[in-house]
Amino acid sequence: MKNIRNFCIIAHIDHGKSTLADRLLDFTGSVTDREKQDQLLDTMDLERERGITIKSHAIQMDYEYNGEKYILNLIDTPGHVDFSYEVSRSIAACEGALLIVDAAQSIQAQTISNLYLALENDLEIIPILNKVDLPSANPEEVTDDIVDLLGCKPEEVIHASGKTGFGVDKILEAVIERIPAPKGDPNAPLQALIFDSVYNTFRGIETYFRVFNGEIKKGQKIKFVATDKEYYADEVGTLKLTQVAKQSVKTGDVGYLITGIKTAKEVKVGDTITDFAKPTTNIVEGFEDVKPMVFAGIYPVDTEDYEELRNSMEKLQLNDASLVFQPESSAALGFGFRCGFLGMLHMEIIQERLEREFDMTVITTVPNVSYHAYTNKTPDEAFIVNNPSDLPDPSTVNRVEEPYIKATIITKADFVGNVMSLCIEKRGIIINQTYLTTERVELTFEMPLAEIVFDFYDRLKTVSKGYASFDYSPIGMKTSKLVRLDILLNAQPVDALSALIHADNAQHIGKKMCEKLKELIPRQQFDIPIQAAVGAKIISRETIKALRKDVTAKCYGGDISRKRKLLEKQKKGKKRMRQVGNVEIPQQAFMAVLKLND
Ligand SMILES: Nc1nc2c(ncn2[C@@H]2O[C@H](COP(=O)(O)OP(=O)(O)OP(=O)(O)O)[C@@H](O)[C@H]2O)c(=O)[nH]1
Repeated sequence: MKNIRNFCIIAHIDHGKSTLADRLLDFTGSVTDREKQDQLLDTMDLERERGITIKSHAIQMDYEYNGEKYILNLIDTPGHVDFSYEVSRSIAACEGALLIVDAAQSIQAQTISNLYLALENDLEIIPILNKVDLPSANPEEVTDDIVDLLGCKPEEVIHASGKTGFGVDKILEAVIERIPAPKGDPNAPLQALIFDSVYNTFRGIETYFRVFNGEIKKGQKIKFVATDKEYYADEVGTLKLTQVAKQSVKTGDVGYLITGIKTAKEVKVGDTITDFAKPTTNIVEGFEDVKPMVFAGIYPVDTEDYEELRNSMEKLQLNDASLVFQPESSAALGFGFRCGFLGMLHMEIIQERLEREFDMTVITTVPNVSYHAYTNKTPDEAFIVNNPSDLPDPSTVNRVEEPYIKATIITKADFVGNVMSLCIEKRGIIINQTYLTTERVELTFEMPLAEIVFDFYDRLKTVSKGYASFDYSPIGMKTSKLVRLDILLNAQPVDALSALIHADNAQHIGKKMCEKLKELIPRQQFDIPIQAAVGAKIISRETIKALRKDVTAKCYGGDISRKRKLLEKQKKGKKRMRQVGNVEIPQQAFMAVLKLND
């Protein structure tokens, strides 16, 4: 046990965690040349393509240092705010953390929020100045920033490059020298913490855990404390690039467990595994509950695919417990699901995975947050509104509350003005402004979460020319003047296009929505009026003029196969359309409200 080190890597997004992890694996000889590829731990195709880490990964490395053999368990974590819950899980399974800071970009919003998480869990922090090979690197200044943030000595900051491999030996030395060995009693009853689970089609759920006390043996009868379920440990082992089955996994170590569990719901991340006959009295603490922040409807394009969509979502949920969904129906779209996501990126990922891994074509409706509505009849009882169309009749509503967040933005001094105007436009209230250095400013705002959902990231990037980083945490509900904006196509309300917005913005957004929809909905054989309404009041109107597009008109040659090809092509184009009444609506139209400024 004294030669085990458990550590994670934390950083702001794109500061080079996954690349550095690859170098550590190379250097310790944990991968053969044949297995080598970039971002080795990002196993999902989607992760590789987007260059982001979505799920946590764990891997064990063997390393010899000063003549002694060490086992190093590395847990790679995602950097995007949507996935901060993954970070918190992994952190609780470690004794130390490598805090990576990009030598060109310095400390960013998530560097700080992840650092706080690590400090709360008493982790030993090893600061790493990464990407020193970059021509734009600014090692002296960024080292000063790190020293200021951590209160450490400049010589404790390790200079490294994930690209060239520079400094990797120093990092491994620091992991062994500075991070404490795990503590725990090998003879105590089993106490292990679940920090992740993965669904495998052939083997069911694989549970990843860290043993704090005792050991977990193959064949042992075990119990999951929170879910109060018993299992036999059919297979246990450690996590090299592939799984290595063992007779037991001992105190301090990280490993996997296969018990033939088929549904993800039985495995709760943060739960404690213990021995059935001799249960532990300690429960591992320190976990956040995963709460969805953004909701949207997901509907099959073809109504017949509803059951298949349900199956696909259930399977997705097996390896992404943070996805929640329940059936809902929409007058416009038929049967589908109201889904809860961690954030906008998570939503995009789910949609993409449904399409890639399950070959589903889906329509996603405008995302919204979760509101609390209070009616005059029951002014003390909150009615949860996860879908704008569930908002009770305005005349009976006493008040509506919406979730607020504390937003932290770090930007350059030059862009403070721009960032402020954006945040104020988004109903933000400035709480604090601190100069981290003469160049870099930290701004803190209180803002409605709903405003972040609507095109905030893109706008922030534009107004700061990319020099702003952003992080947020929920601070509770506040009363707001909210109204439901309805859209009528051909005089028929389309519930899937409704959105809850602030009353002061209704006129403006209603007008823009109509204009945007006019652009997005293809002309059809008849005029289509588009109207925006609040309650019974129409606040804006546009008309899509009739047109008949005869795609075969060009095929004067009369070659039937050519004609068929064109019709096929047209059919494909229609795939993502949805017939509502007699109007065909393309997918983009359902997200129109998000793109009003494009
Ligand atoms: N020049 C240089 N580029 C680097 C270095 N390390 C990483 N990069 C590049 O920086 C980008 C981000 O690297 P990743 O390792 O994917 O970053 P990450 O922090 O794992 O990102 P997330 O997993 O999304 O949080 C990639 O384009 C890398 O090629 C480095 O040391 N030097």
